[in-house]
Amino acid sequence: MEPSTPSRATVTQKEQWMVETQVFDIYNLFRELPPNAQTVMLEVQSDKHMEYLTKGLKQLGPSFVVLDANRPWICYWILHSIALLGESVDTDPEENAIDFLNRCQHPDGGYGGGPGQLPHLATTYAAVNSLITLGGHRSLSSINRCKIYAFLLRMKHASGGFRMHDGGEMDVRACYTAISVASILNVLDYELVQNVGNYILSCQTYEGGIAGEPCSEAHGGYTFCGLATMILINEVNRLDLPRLIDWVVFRQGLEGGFQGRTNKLVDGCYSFWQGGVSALIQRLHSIVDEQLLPSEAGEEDRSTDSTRSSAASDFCEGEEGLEEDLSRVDEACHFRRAEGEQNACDTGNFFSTGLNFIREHAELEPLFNSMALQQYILLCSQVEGGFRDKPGKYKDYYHTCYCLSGLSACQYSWSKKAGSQPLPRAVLGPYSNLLQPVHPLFNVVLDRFYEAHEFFSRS
Ligand SMILES: CC(C)=CCC/C(C)=C/CC/C(C)=C/COP(=O)(O)OP(=O)(O)O
Ligand SMILES: [Zn+2]
Repeated sequence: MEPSTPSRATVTQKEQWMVETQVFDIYNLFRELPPNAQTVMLEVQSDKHMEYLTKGLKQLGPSFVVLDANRPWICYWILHSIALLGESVDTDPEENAIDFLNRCQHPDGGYGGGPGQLPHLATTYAAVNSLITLGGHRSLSSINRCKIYAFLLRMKHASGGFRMHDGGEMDVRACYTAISVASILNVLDYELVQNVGNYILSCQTYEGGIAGEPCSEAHGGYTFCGLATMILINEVNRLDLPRLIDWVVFRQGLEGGFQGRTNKLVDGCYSFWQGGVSALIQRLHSIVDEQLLPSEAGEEDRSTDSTRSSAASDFCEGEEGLEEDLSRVDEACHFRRAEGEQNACDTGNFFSTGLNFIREHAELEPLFNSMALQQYILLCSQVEGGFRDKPGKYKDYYHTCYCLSGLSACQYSWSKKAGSQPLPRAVLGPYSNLLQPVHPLFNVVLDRFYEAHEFFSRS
């Protein structure tokens, strides 16, 4: 496709033109190189990435005094990137990270963006995933699950959704971070789950993707969050999966990368948000098949599904009249139990959902062109030590984490059994590019998920 000339273009088209030409310039340059130089360009530069990541980790040491509100995120992006590269963290930075995150843990539950800050669902998710990624007894036992449960209940809204923080916004991200944390820590119960499905359902748009809030635009980040949440609460069959698939397959651009929403530019971080959606759907074959080949009665049920339409209209009318039920904010801790005893509160089958899901074979093929996405990540997002959104942008830890997570999703996208060694032809570039596999519901490295699952099943 010929990009339009900037002189005739609007400002947005100009931006698109510049980006496209830079990406296609990179590809043209690449094609002209001799094969050995091409191989070098396609290498994951692990040593350089490790230099960049370990430098970032040092900032978390005792002298780290920057006053920003996303330090658990920085921990997660760095630690998860290191884990994806199959590397480990030295003892000192590991101890520092555990101590630092412990200082972010609020006395009333949850983690804030820094020591002494109010707890927030996003930083709670980042802190919990960081500690799970570090693994080991000291790290996992530093998480106060009873207090986290109390915090999650306080954030729960009567309508079913969650607020990001006390008095904060309610959206699909809040549902995912709350449910993901509760599930992996084995504190997910029916009280937390109640009506979450209705809320997520009300956010699936006419395009098929999921928006951040009812009546908004479908977006890759929220589609991942909404889909993963529906799986974790065992209600994914309520989403219109064929329509969701239809939406996500058209989000991969000519550049090879994914865009987050219709008519927007591709960006390396969506390699995971959209690539992760594909990884999830590949394990939902039986539900997708059921929805694609419905019985006549089933077809009718789905098109006039009263739970879908009433949920959507309830939420679109706004939050008015949805009273907060503060009586549910019960601080009683019922998750610590002696070995062999049942939980006082019935957590149902929710804890096994994450494990059962990953044991299920991925019977569907990837919903995207894995080679094209790997090409975008390696040639256009990878820079010396780190990854970026697109050519012309600077690298950062967020894009490093999600480009690597997306690359891992690509490499294992043809593996039916979770974590089984992919064939060389599934991995673009040298086979030494192969990263660690992740659990796509939580985005933690698979081994660490198993360790955490075992740890929280008995503690
Ligand atoms: C676990 C967790 C907290 C998940 C967050 C998921 C996520 C990435 C949501 C996306 C948020 C959003 C609306 C970005 C649009 O930004 P933009 O307008 O700058 O980008 P765009 O042009 O690519 O849409
Ligand atoms: Zn991005």
